[in-house]
Formats: sequence, C-alpha cells, structure tokens
Amino acid sequence: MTAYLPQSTIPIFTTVASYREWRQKAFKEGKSVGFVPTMGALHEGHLSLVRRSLTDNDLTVVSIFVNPAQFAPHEDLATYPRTLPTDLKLLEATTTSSDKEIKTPSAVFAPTVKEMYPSGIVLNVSEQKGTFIEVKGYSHQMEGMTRPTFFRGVATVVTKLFNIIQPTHAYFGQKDIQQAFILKRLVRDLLCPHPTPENLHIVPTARDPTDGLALSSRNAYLSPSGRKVADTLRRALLAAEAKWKEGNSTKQECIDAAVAQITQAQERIAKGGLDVQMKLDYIEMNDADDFSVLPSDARPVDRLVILSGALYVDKTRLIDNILLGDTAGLIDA
Ligand SMILES: Nc1ncnc2c1ncn2[C@@H]1O[C@H](COP(=O)(O)OP(=O)(O)OP(=O)(O)O)[C@@H](O)[C@H]1O
Ligand SMILES: CC(C)(CO)[C@@H](O)C(=O)[O-]
Ligand code: BAL
Repeated sequence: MTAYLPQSTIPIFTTVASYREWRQKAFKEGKSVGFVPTMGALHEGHLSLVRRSLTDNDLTVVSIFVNPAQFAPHEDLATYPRTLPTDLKLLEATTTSSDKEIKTPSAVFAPTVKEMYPSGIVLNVSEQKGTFIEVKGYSHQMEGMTRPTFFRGVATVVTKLFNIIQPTHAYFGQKDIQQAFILKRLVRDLLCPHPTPENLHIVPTARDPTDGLALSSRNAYLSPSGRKVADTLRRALLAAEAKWKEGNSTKQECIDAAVAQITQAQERIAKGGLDVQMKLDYIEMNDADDFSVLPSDARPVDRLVILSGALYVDKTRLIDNILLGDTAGLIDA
C-alpha cells in the first residue's frame, strides 16, 4: 500500500510482491478469490461483474490498470478517463448480502506501468521487444479489423494479471464479447490453473435503462447531442436480430435491416440540425466458435452467432453485440 493513493477502506496493492503476500494468506486459509479486471472509470457494468464475484467467492479483487499495450499509437491512451478516487468510493459502496454476511471487495490492485512492464512498453508493435501473447487466428476479425493489435495487448496484460492475482474465478463483460471468448481460449490453450476455462465467466451487458445504450467508460466522451443518438447501434442490432428471428431471412437481409436504422438516424440528425457526426465502422455476423464471417446467404441454423458492430458517434467509438442462438452455459444468467 502506498501513501500517495486516495484514502480507501479497501486495501490497495500497487506492487506484485505486496499483492502476492496477501494472496498467499488467502491460499493458506483456503479462501476462493474472484477477480474483476478493469481499466477504471467504473460504472454499473463493472459493478455488476463485481457483485457477481462477491456472490460467488470468499474474496474479490478488482484491478484498475489502463493498459498501454492494447492502445494503438493513434488511439486514446492519453485521454482515457482516470478516476481512481471515485472508483474507490464506488467499490466501497458495492456490497452483496446474504443471511451470513455482507461482502464488499477485499482488495484493489492498481499497479504502475513500470510494475506491469518492467522493461518498458512502446505502443508501436514493430518497435516492441520482449514477451507478448497472441491468440492467433482469432484476433483479426470484428474488433480486430479496426484494432489489429488490440487483442495482443489484452492477452498479454490479462496473462500477466492472471499470473499475479491467481484468481479462482474471473469475470468479463459480454459487451466485449470477442475479448471474453479470446480469453477463454487463452486460458484453455495455456493450461492456466488460475482461472481454469470453466471458471472464466461472461456476465451480460449492463445497459442504460432509458435507451439500452451499453454502459462503457468511453460514453463519458459523448457530447449531449452525441448521447441523444448513441442508442442507434443498439437499435440497429435489434433490427437485425428481429429479422434473423423471422427464421428465413438471410444474413444480408439482417445486415441491411441494421444499416437502414443507421441511415434513418443519420437522416434525423441532418433534419434536426443536431451537431453530431455518425459513421458506421462495421456490423457483421460471425460464427461464435471460430469468428468466421457468415456467408451473405446464410440463414438461421442451429449454431451460435455473434451479431456485433461498432459505430463512431463523433470521435467516440461505441461497440455492442447480441448473441443469436443458445447461450446456455456460456453467459452467466
Ligand atoms: N456495460 C457493461 N456490462 C457488463 N460488463 C461490462 C460493461 N462495460 C464494460 N464491461 C466489462 O468490464 C470489464 C472492464 O472493462 P473496461 O474497464 O474496459 O470498461 P469499458 O466500459 O468496457 O471501457 P471502454 O469504454 O474502454 O470499452 C470488461 O470485462 C468489460 O467487458
Ligand atoms: C480486460 C482489460 C481490463 C485488459 O486491460 C480490458 O481490455 C477491459 O477493461 O476490457
Ligand atoms: N473494454 C475494452 C477496452 C478497450 O477498448 O481498450
């Protein structure tokens, strides 16, 4: 624990060594440790993961670390919201209660960049030296099209975090579905004991109750006009889902239904004189197992499909997804 950190009733560890001491004690006492990795700027989506961990485990650790390695040089590492004092207050207020006890998070791991990358880290992948983790064959589709080095950065930092935290269970959000599936594959491929693949949990996306916008730290970038139209991606995905559920529509018809929603929103923006630019990055339907793009003439069959998209509202890149098919056993209820 370090003096310059904000006051908190939750112990904050900034070094690997100090955290490991704490973890050893939990091992000795036979206590389970749930882990929620985050980049901070916490919101109700993060807290839903924390509550799940509190319910399932004796102890819960939340990490707060803005990981440089997952940002491309042109992305928003410098401006990413950093709100540690507020994050700690939110965590202190996050509880679950049962007949036996009231639980709050047991520890926060908030390392420096130097602690996580002792040899330093540059954002330009071609200049990087040292050890990085790649989940090959699964990192170039969907989010990987626009962010080709993103999952390398995520896989690397999450491997480090798993090595440090040694969680019994770990929790990720469905909002970042490709990330969650890739990490499940990573722990399977690397034969990770902490967590095992079955103990890596995917928690449903928490949404703004007013319009269904997926909660995200980057929503803080939206202007008031941008926020008014930020639900467009959700509405587009719902239109594609409705078409798919008709039972005989092709993938192309579903995508067309989604794109029509976005075009209509753009028309409304122009007519209403709203000061906001909206640009579609992608809407796609991919096989949930290997992320292959469904053929345009594919129709609903008995397999799980990821319907996902990314939309720029001004410079803010929003993502969202819907899983089509049977998600039993895959997404926590
Ligand atoms: N709305 C949400 N519902 C459920 N889980 C979420 C939600 N938003 C984020 N998470 C999950 O919280 C974890 C930490 O995410 P992160 O700190 O990057 O927040 P974020 O809101 O996704 O930020 P960003 O704006 O950078 O995408 C990830 O597992 C992520 O999937
Ligand atoms: C998993 C993660 C914390 C790794 O930096 C990040 O990608 C996120 O917040 O989703
Ligand atoms: N939630 C994903 C983190 C990122 O976009 O960098």
